[in-house]
Amino acid sequence: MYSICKNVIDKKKRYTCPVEVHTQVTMVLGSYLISAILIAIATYLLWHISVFVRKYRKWKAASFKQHIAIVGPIHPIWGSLHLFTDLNSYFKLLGSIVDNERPKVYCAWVMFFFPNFGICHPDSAQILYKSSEPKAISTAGSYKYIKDWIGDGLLVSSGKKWERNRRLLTPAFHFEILKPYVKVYNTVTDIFLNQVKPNAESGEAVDIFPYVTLTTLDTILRCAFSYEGNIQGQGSKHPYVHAVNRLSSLLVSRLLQPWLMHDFVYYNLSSEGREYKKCCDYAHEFSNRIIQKRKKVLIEEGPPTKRHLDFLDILLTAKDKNGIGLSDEDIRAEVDTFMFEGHDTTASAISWAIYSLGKYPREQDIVYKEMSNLLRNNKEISWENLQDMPQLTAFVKESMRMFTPVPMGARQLTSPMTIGDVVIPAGVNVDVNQHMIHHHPDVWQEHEVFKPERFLQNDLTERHPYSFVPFAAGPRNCIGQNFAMNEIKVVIGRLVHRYKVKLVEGHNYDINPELVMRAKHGIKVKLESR
Ligand code: HEM
Repeated sequence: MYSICKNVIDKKKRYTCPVEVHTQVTMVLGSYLISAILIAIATYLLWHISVFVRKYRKWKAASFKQHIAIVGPIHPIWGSLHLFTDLNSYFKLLGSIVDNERPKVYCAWVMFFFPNFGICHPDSAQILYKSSEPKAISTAGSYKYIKDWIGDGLLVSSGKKWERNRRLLTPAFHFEILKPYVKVYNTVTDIFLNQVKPNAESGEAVDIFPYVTLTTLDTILRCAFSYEGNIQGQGSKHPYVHAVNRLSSLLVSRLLQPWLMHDFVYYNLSSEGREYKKCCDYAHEFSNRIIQKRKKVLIEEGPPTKRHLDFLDILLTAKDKNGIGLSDEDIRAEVDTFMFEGHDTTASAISWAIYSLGKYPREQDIVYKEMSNLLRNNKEISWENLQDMPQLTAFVKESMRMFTPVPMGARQLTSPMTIGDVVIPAGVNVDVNQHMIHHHPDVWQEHEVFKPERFLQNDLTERHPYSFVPFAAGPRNCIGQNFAMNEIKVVIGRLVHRYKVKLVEGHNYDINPELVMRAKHGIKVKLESR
């Protein structure tokens, strides 16, 4: 600094005014600063380009030389991005490749800078699901983006932390804990059925997804926190409902806008990013407030005697073999994970099951007959009833096969993985395409035909154990799957018992993968009282 100033002053004539000297120094310093910034940007870009080139070479060697199905033709710069405009068209394109080439592994270059592989057959799914490869959180995609909301909870954590927390959380899904929740599902379903009653009376079509989303959010808030705010009545006027709904939509929106990939751009230069941050802060504050309040009650009064144990009770009291429990931050991350994983996925499964009731009236009649025999004059579904409804269970499973609620997951390989005669290099993302596994023509005959009987007892023995994976499989499978199936069965069973579901003209979608992503754009049905 001293030498810069001295140089400037030396170069000046003796009588230079001090203000002028100051201006000159500032200019020289400014130009140094600009050069430093430009060098930093150039280094950053070069580093990214070199990472990209390395990945691209690996991907190219692994894919082209091994003759696997390629989502192509591949452009040298855009990869396969130019072939589809959104997730719907991506799924459509992939569907036609799987139908024609019947691959077990495919590869695509979905996003700029992110070449990846995908798995679409139970044989290859089995290898990846059984491995302990971590979720793909270091690159673009939903896991990375969602971390700011749900923290390092079960869904995204890995290694020792995931192992320990999974062990501590497993008792929260024991059937003794799940049993009293059936009462909660019935209470929440009562409210849902009353919410749609005016439409049933007037004959007006109802867009089912927003109602169902509130129903599943209400359920998870009651089961996780014993929180009984007027969720379904208030809808988005409830600030937490508003925050969670916005977070879910903003996440999907970011996935479809690769230029918002970088956190700096997203949080500083985009209004969506700023809104995401605001909603995250609110959701965290909401969870923290409830956690701190409950902690105090548990210390002062001990475990609850007048109500069922909820997830929060279990999280707060869980201890590992050294007597160490979860930290406050861990508890918040797990609670937020349940909020996210536990409501949107279930809402999608229920909405598509309702659509399926309308679309397949013959199958709806079979389910209705089973429910009338089972319930007779009872309004509510009991824990015992849940084990005694094969037709409804098969119907729900077939609906989840057809319209897979979580269509894809992704892992990032830490070491090369051999799948059949294909070797996938380390460092690459691998999608597990649950939707394509459910529509692979070598696995599911007439995969586009809705046949719940596929899931009835005598058909099960011949099926590959990894062919039906709506809840994933292996050590990272869905911890909440029994919770979800019970909730879905109560809502669908009671809905069909009370109303006949009919499709609305113009909402009879063709059966194709596009449907999977359509849930949020409206699933309209008509309800007729029985
Ligand atoms: C129909 C409803 C549901 C579906 C289709 C579903 C599906 C899935 C899938 C596919 C995964 C694996 C994700 C991946 O590989 O990245 C998963 C994981 C998970 N799910 Fe679910 N889920 C549902 C409901 C629930 C519910 C109700 C809860 C909680 C109350 C829940 C909690 C979780 C958690 C915590 C994980 C991470 C597990 C781990 O990695 O150890 N899910 N779910």
